[in-house]
Amino acid sequence: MMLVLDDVTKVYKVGAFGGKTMTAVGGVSFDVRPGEVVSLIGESGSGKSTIGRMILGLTPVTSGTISFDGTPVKPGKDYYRHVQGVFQDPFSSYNPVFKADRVFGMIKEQYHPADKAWDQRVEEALTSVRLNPGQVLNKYPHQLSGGQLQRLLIARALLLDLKLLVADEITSMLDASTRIDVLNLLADLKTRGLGVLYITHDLSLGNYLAERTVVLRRGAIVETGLTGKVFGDPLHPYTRQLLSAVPRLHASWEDAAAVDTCLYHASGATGALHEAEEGHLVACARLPSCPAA
Ligand SMILES: Nc1ncnc2c1ncn2[C@@H]1O[C@H](COP(=O)(O)OP(=O)(O)OP(=O)(O)O)[C@@H](O)[C@H]1O
Repeated sequence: MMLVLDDVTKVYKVGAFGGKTMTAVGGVSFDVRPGEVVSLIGESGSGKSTIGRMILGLTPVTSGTISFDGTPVKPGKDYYRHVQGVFQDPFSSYNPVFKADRVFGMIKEQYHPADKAWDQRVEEALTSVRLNPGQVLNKYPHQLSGGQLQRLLIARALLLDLKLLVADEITSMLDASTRIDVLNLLADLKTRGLGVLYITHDLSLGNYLAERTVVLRRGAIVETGLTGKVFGDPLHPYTRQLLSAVPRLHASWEDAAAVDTCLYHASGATGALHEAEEGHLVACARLPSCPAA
């Protein structure tokens, strides 16, 4: 296992004086292995970005542990050499006053100060993400397209010794053809052994890259397993709702969840997630108020 989340909870203090709390993520456990894409899917507000930010060390966990290669995450130079994030809005990841070449120069200073072949390595990284070095290096972020910036970020990640990429809604602001390009690029990286956590709010193309899928609702996992099983035979009403191709304009989540019997607790299952079949876990659709639980 490369990345392991074990019973991770994040509670935010909210309200004018921080007197109230809000559990954004509650008791989440999953892992990402090298060369594997895991897709984290859930509607807006379900806690996906909070999980991404905790993995990247941008916000602390309230309880539980996140470990990388066997040790608890400690944000810092050594960690970011291996773990990087690419976000929805690539413009926010750049300092707008730096040209692209300066971004690469900073990596050199921090991680490879004595590398004589640095310029060549930058060129190789850019070419591998299908960017033309001559066209992008002398530009400011606002002179590049969203797709070019995301690829530039991935190239930047390649110059580090990257093992895990947290990709948060990366394709949502791209047009269809650029989206396919970025996804193909992720598929390439995956064959090189890179693990990817692919965060998305919808059933987007990226899900098909993923070996495994984690479905998040209100900060908790409702279903998880091999992507083919979760998408091919969704068991939880929420997953079915996310996957339903027909927009349900008048149906709310509550309607979709209105099931009479709990198959799992009735059969003696305990705990939040029940193994419905090998490699396919699902939560009781009536939690937290299942009378059989
Ligand atoms: N810094 C914060 N302080 C207080 N509450 C927060 C903070 N960040 C997020 N939240 C709350 O935590 C919950 C989960 O937010 P999060 O951004 O992780 O969801 P998400 O699934 O990524 O949604 P989206 O797809 O809209 O980004 C939301 O209810 C949000 O309002």
